Amino acid sequence: MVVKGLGQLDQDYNGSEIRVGIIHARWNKMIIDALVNGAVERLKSMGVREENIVVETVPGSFELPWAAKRFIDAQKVAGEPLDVVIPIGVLIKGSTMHFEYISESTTHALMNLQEKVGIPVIFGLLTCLTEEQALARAGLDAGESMHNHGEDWGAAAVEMAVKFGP
Ligand SMILES: O=Nc1c(NC[C@H](O)[C@H](O)[C@H](O)CO)[nH]c(=O)[nH]c1=O
Repeated sequence: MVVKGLGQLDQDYNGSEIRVGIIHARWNKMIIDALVNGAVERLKSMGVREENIVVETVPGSFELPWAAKRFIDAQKVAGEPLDVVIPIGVLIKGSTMHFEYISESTTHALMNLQEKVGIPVIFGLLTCLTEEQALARAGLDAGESMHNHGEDWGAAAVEMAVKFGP
């Protein structure tokens, strides 16, 4: 069975020396919690120390880009700079165009954030047309492609920080 979308690791990465920031929205909390847990468990399985995983929250996905910049800056000022950040949000299409505008603007802002902050920003935004799609991608629904994408984001964070770090 081919499980689509799983970005396989190209080698073993040792995350024991990196600091990871997770900043997550609080909309769709049950799904967010599963994604965050998936990312944290994968980070720890790749050697990232629990004390080097720093978690912050924001009201919604639209706040992620600006708050992520402030979060990164604050960690640097505190003398505990992050090596990578994972913004996590769950956007589910409603009856208006709100979903489209937040998805598009937040995605572009997160992509552009990397140049401003100089560390990798992992794309942890689920943009789903239905709640079922979001549940499946958080590993909460036995439906289509049930796989916790938070695990992939954790693995990508370690690879990007270790392979392309300073
Ligand atoms: O509307 N739906 C969603 C949402 N809206 C709030 C938005 O991100 C922001 O917090 C407010 O507009 C205030 O700036 N935020 C999400 O993370 N997921 C959604 O599905």
